[in-house]
Order: sequence, then structure tokens, then C-alpha cells
Amino acid sequence: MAAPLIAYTRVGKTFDDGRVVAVDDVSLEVAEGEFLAIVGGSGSGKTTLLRLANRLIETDSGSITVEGEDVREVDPILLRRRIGYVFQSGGLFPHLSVAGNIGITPKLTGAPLAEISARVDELLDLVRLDRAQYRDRLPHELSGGQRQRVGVARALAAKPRIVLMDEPFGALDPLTRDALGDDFRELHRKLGLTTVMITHDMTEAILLADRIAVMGGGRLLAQGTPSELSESEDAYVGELLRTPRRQAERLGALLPRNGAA
Ligand SMILES: Nc1ncnc2c1ncn2[C@@H]1O[C@H](COP(=O)(O)OP(=O)(O)OP(=O)(O)O)[C@@H](O)[C@H]1O
Repeated sequence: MAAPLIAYTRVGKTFDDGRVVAVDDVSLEVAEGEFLAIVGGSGSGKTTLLRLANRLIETDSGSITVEGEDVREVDPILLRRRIGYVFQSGGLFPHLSVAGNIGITPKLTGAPLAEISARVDELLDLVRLDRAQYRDRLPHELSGGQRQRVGVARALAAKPRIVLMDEPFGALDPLTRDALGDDFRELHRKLGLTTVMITHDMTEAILLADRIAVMGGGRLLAQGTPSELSESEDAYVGELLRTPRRQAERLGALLPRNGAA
């Protein structure tokens, strides 16, 4: 098997002088080209786990490698340029235009203005936002879905191989959420990305991800493909995976009747 692009080995992280155990002895590998979803209840350690990979949070124990390198040996700023990060609420700079937000990393690396401008246009096309219409808008002049598209474009600006996403579509209405999820899955494929996405929505995880990691109380409770996890002997994991199917069956039974009425 090819070396994993991200590998957590027995990683631990506590806060408040050890009183809060956020991540507890987690070992997890993400293969090149894989789309991994992290699911789990509130406070189960998902965000902490994600942020340990790009050193927004530092590990207490264990080790993490990214593209084969121990993250502690890599300058955190350079590490974050190699790893795109999409925040839950977009995390856009409110005073910068769409173009300013998307071009911030190329600007920081000293790219020439014409190159930044061309890259911004390319990225707007990639996330399917009309250049002329959106380029100069400020974040508050966008819908939530459009803001998340800009967040994705910004994360891709430095051409990372890895993208980490913290509940990127959580605050959107179901149709927008579905469209963005599909679009991002297509970008993941087209650009050959390796993606790790936190989501609270098990249906979204099953539809988008190749593999799912389930967190609970800071521990990795299970990992596998959706069908592997649906066979899990862990009662919580099994229930989590079977609920979307049960809901789909209930909806399937209800909708045709409504449709025919
Ligand atoms: N900076 C911090 N200081 C103290 N405790 C923290 C800090 N960051 C996270 N925690 C605690 O660590 C635990 C894990 O938090 P984390 O944000 O990783 O969970 P999560 O699964 O992402 O939750 P949610 O789904 O609600 O975003 C929680 O108990 C949280 O309160």
C-alpha cells in the first residue's frame, strides 16, 4: 500500500492542565486521494484532531506525519500553505473582497499581482462563482453558500494536495448543502486531493466520503467504509450508520404516496 498522506500515531491532546482530554490515543491514516469523513458527537474531539494535523493545535503525545514528514519538524506557516483549511463559517476576512480573500496566500508568498489575479479568476471558475459578479464583493454581500465557495477557493489557492474541512456545509439549507457537497466531491476527484471533512450529518458522510472515522469521548471508536461500519458490533457506531437507511426507507414509503396525490 502507498504511504499514507496523513498518519496519526497514538496521538493525545489535553486542555486545561490535563483536565479535559480532547483526543485520546488516536491512530489513523489517510491515504493519498482518499476522502475521509470524521463524525461524532459534539465535543468528541473532531476539530482538535483536524487542527493537530496543520499545527493550529500542538500534540501532547504521539506523532503526526504529513506527506511523510513529522509535522513538528515543519515550519507551521509552510505546513499550512501545503494544507488547505476550510472553516465552518467560511472564516473569511470581512474587510477583504472575494478576490482579496482568495488571493491572500499567493499575496503573502510574494506572487506578482497579474499572477494572483489570474489565479483568483481560475479559482472562481473552479468553485463556480461568476467572476464579474462576485470578484469585488465583500463577504457580507454573499449568501452562506457563496461564502463557503469562497472559503473553498481560498483553501485551494496555494494548490495544496490536502484539504481539511471543519463542518464546511453545516450552516446551509439542505439544497445548497447538497449542491456544494457534490461540487466539492467533484473538485476532490478532478484535482486529485486528499480530503478530511468533519460533518455532523451521517447521510452527508456516507454520500461523500470513501471512509468514515467515528470519534467518541476523544477516542477513535471505529473507522472503515460506510458498509464496513454498518456491520460494526459497536452499538453506537452501528446505530449511527443504520439511521440514514431507516430514514430513507421511511421517506421512500411516504414520498410516492404524496407525489401521487
Ligand atoms: N482551547 C481549548 N481549551 C480548553 N478546552 C478545549 C479547547 N478546545 C477544545 N476543548 C475541549 O476539548 C474537547 C473536544 O473539543 P473539539 O472542539 O475537538 O470537539 P468537536 O468534536 O469538534 O466538537 P463540535 O462538534 O461541537 O465542534 C471538548 O471537551 C472541548 O470543550
